[in-house]
This record gives sequence, C-alpha cells and structure tokens, in this order.
Amino acid sequence: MAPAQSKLAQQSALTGLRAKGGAAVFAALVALVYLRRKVVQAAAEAAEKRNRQMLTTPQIELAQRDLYNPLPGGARELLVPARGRVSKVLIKPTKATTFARHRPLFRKPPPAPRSASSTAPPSAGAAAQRVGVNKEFFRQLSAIFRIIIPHATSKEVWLVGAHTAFLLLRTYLSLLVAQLDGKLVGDLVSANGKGFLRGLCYWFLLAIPSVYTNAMIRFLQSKLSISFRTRLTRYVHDLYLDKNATFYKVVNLDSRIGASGADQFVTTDINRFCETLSALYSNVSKPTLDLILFNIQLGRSIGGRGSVGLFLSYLATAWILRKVTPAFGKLAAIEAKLEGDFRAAHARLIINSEEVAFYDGAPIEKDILTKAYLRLIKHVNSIYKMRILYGMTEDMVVKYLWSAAGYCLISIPVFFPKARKLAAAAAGTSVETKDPAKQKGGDGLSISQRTENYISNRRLLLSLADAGGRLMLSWKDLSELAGSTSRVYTLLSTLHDLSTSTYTSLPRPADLAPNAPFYDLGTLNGRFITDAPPEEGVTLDKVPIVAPAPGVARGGEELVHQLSVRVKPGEHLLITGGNGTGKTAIARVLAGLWPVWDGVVVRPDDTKIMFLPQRPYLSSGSLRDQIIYPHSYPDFVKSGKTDEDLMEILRKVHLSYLPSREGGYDVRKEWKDILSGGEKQRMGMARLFYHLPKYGVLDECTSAVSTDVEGSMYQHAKDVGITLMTISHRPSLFKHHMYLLRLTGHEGQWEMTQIGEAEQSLSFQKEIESLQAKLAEVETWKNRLSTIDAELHFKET
Ligand SMILES: Nc1ncnc2c1ncn2[C@@H]1O[C@H](COP(=O)(O)OP(=O)(O)OP(=O)(O)O)[C@@H](O)[C@H]1O
Repeated sequence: MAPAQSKLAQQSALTGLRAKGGAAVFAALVALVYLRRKVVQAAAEAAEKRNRQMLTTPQIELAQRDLYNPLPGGARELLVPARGRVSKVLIKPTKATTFARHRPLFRKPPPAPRSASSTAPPSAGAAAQRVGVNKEFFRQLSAIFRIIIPHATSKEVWLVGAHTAFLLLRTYLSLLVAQLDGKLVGDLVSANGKGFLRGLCYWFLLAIPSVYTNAMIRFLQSKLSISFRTRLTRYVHDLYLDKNATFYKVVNLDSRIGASGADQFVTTDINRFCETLSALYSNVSKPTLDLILFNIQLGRSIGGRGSVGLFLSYLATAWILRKVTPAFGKLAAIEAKLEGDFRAAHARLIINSEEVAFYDGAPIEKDILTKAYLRLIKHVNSIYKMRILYGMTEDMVVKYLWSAAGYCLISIPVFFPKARKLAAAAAGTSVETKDPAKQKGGDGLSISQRTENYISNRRLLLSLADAGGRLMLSWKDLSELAGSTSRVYTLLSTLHDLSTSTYTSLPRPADLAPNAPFYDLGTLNGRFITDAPPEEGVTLDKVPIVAPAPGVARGGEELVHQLSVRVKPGEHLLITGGNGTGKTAIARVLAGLWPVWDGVVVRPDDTKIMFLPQRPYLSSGSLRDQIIYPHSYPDFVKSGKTDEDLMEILRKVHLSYLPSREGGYDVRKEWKDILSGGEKQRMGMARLFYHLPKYGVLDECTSAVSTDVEGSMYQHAKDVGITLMTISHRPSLFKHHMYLLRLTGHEGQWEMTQIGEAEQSLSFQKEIESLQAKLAEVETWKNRLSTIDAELHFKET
C-alpha cells in the first residue's frame, strides 16, 4: 500500500472510530439522564409514601399517651416516637438472678495497703491513678463483657462474626489489589496493551467488592457499638431506677459517682466505652491480620532473613513507642470526669434558672461555668501537648523508619541475586526468563518483572506500615479504653452495691469519745419493715434520725435521738420544729431513702403510704400524667377511673379550670414552667386524692397555698380516710391533727403531745408575743403623735 493511501485509510479509520466513540458517549449520556430521572422519581415516590404514613405532632402525642403496653412477665412494649411514627420496642427487665450472678464480678478488689495515719476514704483521684492497661483493666473488661455479650448465641456474637468475615475479605482484597497493581505497572513498562486493559477490567471488578466491604465494616462496627450501648444502658437503667431508689442513693449515700450525679456516666461514658471497644476490635484485628498475611507474602520475595529483619524492626518500634506513650487511660478518665462536672454545672443552671434570674446571678454563674470549662480545657490542652512528642515519634518510626527498612529489604534480591535465588528456590519458582533479550539485571529478571515485583512489594510495605501504624495507634485506643472501662465499671459496681444497700465502711476515728455514737454507713443495725398491715400503723421504735455523710471520716450526724412514735389509723400527726432540726429527715427514713442505723421502723407497703415532698415535682407528659403520677396511662385505665373522676379531684384542689385552659388532659407541656408555685403544690394534693393511700406523709407541701384552700384540702383528705403525718410550721394546721411531735433542735431532743394542750399553750404563747410586739411600738406611736401635734400647731400659727 502506497504511503498516501495508507494515510487515507488511517484517517478514515480514525474518523469512523471518532464517530463510533461519539455515538457511544451520546448513548451513555442519554442512558445516564434516563437513569437519573428514574432514580429521582423513585425517591420522590418513596418520600411521598413515607410522608403519607407519617403522623402529625398531635397524633404522635396521642399515640404516645400510653407510654407502654404491659406484657405478661413484667415485660413492656415501650412506645417510642421515631421518624414521624411511633414504634413499639419490647423491653424485658433484667432478671434478679442475672444481677445476683453478676454482683460478685462488680465487687471492688481489696484496697491497696494505705498508711496507718490515713483515715480518709480513697478518692476518685486515687482510683484514677491505677487506671491503665493492666490486670485490673482486663478483670473489669471481662466483667462488663458478661453484660454486653450475655451468651454465645447473642446478636453481638453474630455481629462480631460478620465483622470478622468482612475484615478477612478486605485483607484478601488488599492482597489482590497489591498484586494487580504490580501487574498493571509491569504491563505498562513492557508495553503489553492487552494485558494492561485486562488488568484495568480486573481493577474495576475488584473495586465493587472492595467498596462494599469497606462500607459494611463501618456499618457493622457502628451496629456493634449501638448494640453494646443498648445492652449496657438498659442494664444500668434497671439497676439505677430500681425499687430501692438507687438513683437517690448514688448522690446522697455514696461518694464514688460524685455529687454531679450519674448522668455523665450513663449518657457519655457508656457511649464512649462502646465506641472505643467496637472500633478497637477492627483496629486491632485488621492490622494484625494484615501484618501476618502481608509478611508472609512479602517473605516470598525478600526471604526468611528479610522477614526476621522486619519482625525485629516491629519489636524495636513497639519498644520505642511504649517509652514515649503517656498514660492515656488515666488522662481519659480525668477528662471524662471534668466533662461531667462542666455538664453538671450547666444542668444546675437550667434547673435553677428562675432563682438565678431573680437574684441577677448571671455574672457569678458565668464565672462558675467558665471555671469548670477552663479546668477541662487546661487538662485537654495538656493532653494535646503530650501528644506532640508521641505523634512525632510515631510518625517517624512508622512512616519513615519502617519504609526505609522496607526499601532495604526489597533491595536485597536486586543487589544480592544469591539471596533472591535462594528465596525463589524456597518458594519453588524459577527466576530465569526464557527471553534473553529481556534479561537485564544480575537478578535474572527483566525490567518489567522487576518493576512489577517492586510495585507489589512497595504496596505491601505501605500496607504493612499502615497496619503497623494502626496497631500502634490502637495501643493508645486501648489505654483510652482502660479509662472509660474504669468509669463504666465504677458506675456498675456502685449501682450493684447501692441496690443491695451495701455501703462503703469507714474505720472509727481515733479521737472520737468511746461512748459517742459513730454512724458509719457500713454498720447498720436497724430494721426496716415495709409490709405491715395498714391497721398496725406507722411505727418508729428507738430510731436515731441521722444525716448520712458518705466518705466523711467522722460519720453521719445525729439529728433526732432515739425517736419513738406510733401513728395508728386516724391519729393524724403534726411534726414541727425549727429549720434543720430533722423533720424532713424523719420522712426520708420512713421512705427508706436514709438508712435505719438502729431500732425498728414498721410501715405498710408503697401502695398504702404516700410521700408528698417539700419541692413539688412535675413530670414530663400530659396533664393527666401530672395528676396520676407515678402511674402512667395504662395503670389509669386499669384502675377503672375516668377523666370525670379526675375533674372531681381537680375541683377538690381548686384546679378545675386547668383542663379547659390548657386544652384537655392529653396535652403535653413543660408543666413545671407553666404552673405557679401554689398550683404545683395543689397538683401534689390532687395526686394524693387520686391514689388515696392509707397514710399520707406531707412535707410542707401546702406552704404556698392560701390557708382557706389548704384547710379544705386537709379536711377532704381526712374525709376520704387518709391518716396524715404532716410536717409544717403553720399553726392553722393544728386543728386537723391529733398529735404534735416537736423537735427541739437541742441535742436531738423531741417531745410528743396531744394537740389540744399544745394548741392551747401555743395560742397563749402567741397572744403574749403579739401583746409584747404591740407594746414595743407604743413609743413609736407616741413620737408620731407629738410630731403631728407640732405640725398642726405650726400651721395654725
Ligand atoms: N442529703 C443529705 N446529706 C446530709 N445531710 C443532709 C442531707 N439533707 C439534709 N441534710 C441535713 O440534715 C439536717 C436536717 O435536714 P431536714 O431537711 O430534715 O431539715 P428540716 O427540719 O426539714 O428543715 P426545714 O424546716 O428547713 O425544711 C440539716 O442540717 C441538713 O443540712
């Protein structure tokens, strides 16, 4: 063919190719546009369908009215609003036998020996000293594992299995990618077009399972974390909100969690623990697997001695990093505590916002909050500073030293062909190539083969360095996990102890007089009987009323000495006395919130006795929920009462206007912000009339209610058969009671009288006081009279 003809033919072939290419691109574009329209259409239809199924806000409120559906065996079906619908979640309470089985696992280890002079209990700080990757950490972790993976067939085991399978698959795919990478570059260097295109096709084929695998690993890791968190949170809730008011005791009878409460532990620390733990599994298992497999693969080209060299370099790295790693576990535990303090300071402000606003206390509150924040930030900053050296060392070792070591190792077969031949012989492969033209080096390999080997090995080395880096990083994660493990374990062991009324014991102070009582929480000799028949009344027999002082060496403080009282049905008792003499403390002992150190307390069960506290409490929920608290809607339905009955109760407490004003019984609002102080207290009385207990312990619960309304409510309570035990300073309440218990406030003394006598002596006393007050003003009136006289005289003249 003439050159001109061949050029023409080439040009026409090129034009044909361009035309075909253009048509193909056009067709692809049309297909893409069509596909996009279809996808958008399908998404819009799905969204519309979802919207049609979604409930409006009032519908959601109504659907949640029930809160839960009771199921046999104590289980419940909670109604949880999520994504515009209310879904039902089955909640099975943790069995008492499970708690009993776990309790020994959450006992504190024997305390470390302390100096004889030390009488203070171990502080949270001291506990934080021991936090780290040590034997105690693994003991605590294994105890928590019993909760998060309860048995061999738990959902979490399957999740871990699936996760592991995907991790293995990813490692396998990484190996294939490394080989293919080398092959592609090898084909490129040897100008093997067909091989190159085939390689590219494999490349894309590998991409599909690779991206799916990566996405699934992330998904399963999050799923595992959520699963762990759900198990732990439910377990903690079952312990924390048990019948023994453990949530109260955590703050008032124990010093391990601290006054800020358990919220930071339950909301943040558990979450952090679960996230770190599930991430750690993939952060440890994947690089470990990578290290093993990649080393085997690499060992084929660099030989046994090379592998030994690599292994030694890992050991050296681990040693260096260990030396420069700060105590991340301890630091993480302190950080979590400081975060909790900061959060608690904010929570306090929210709860007391109105009082603070009245006092104009914003500047000082700001200082308190800022101080809490700065304490946290100073600590976090110091961690960041410590991380500089650690990060530099880690980068230097893992990225640079390892890569350099790797380069040296893969150069061995190139520069020392004998080693290569030995390695090849060991692997059973031949290094000779048939095409002498392609033999370029002393190692007997062509440039393309050498490049292919180099690229594959380099990729393996980079993956190895990456795996090593991640493994080193996971040591840091492990230390941080030790920090959150210690927090979660502290929470669990405190809850286990308090739910069984096991308190931390303290030694008797040496300077305490031998006959002085020592009220140590670890030594309780009293009896608390809560299932007496109501006719037997409420009895306290020689019971010291003691304010507990957890963690304080001198022990609790006696407020009332050996109190003996018996209230039989209909014998209404009024408890009075100065501020801080221990009136509410008596109610706390009766309710079982404070321990009985000595003597005997006898009372009927919780359904027959009700306590109305000093500070009115309004729960989150509907208006009906406020009246029936602590019942919820299913209990209300079960009780057979109706909204008409509720209206009758509201009339008795002068709140009958509320349902119409607020929009019915089902409306949900932030009631604590809506109702006035007096209305809140009247709502408390409404609860009393709803539940109709045999005994009502009323602690200053009508102090903000006008005297006439208060009187009518007390009268109604008596009319419906409630025996009252009232704590109050108001003389107007005397007439509703038969007995008066007066706390003198002097060395825990108290006296019991019949109301007639007391009322009389008090009225004489009051009369004398009022006359004395009037006499004191006589001089003032005289002065005023002479001033007026003088002014009148002045005007006349
Ligand atoms: N959780 C607690 N831990 C330790 N001491 C407490 C606790 N709660 C109250 N106290 C202390 O116990 C004492 C009695 O408190 P209580 O609430 O019984 O007083 P009160 O007689 O009801 O006073 P008031 O008339 O002011 O309500 C007070 O000195 C108080 O500071």
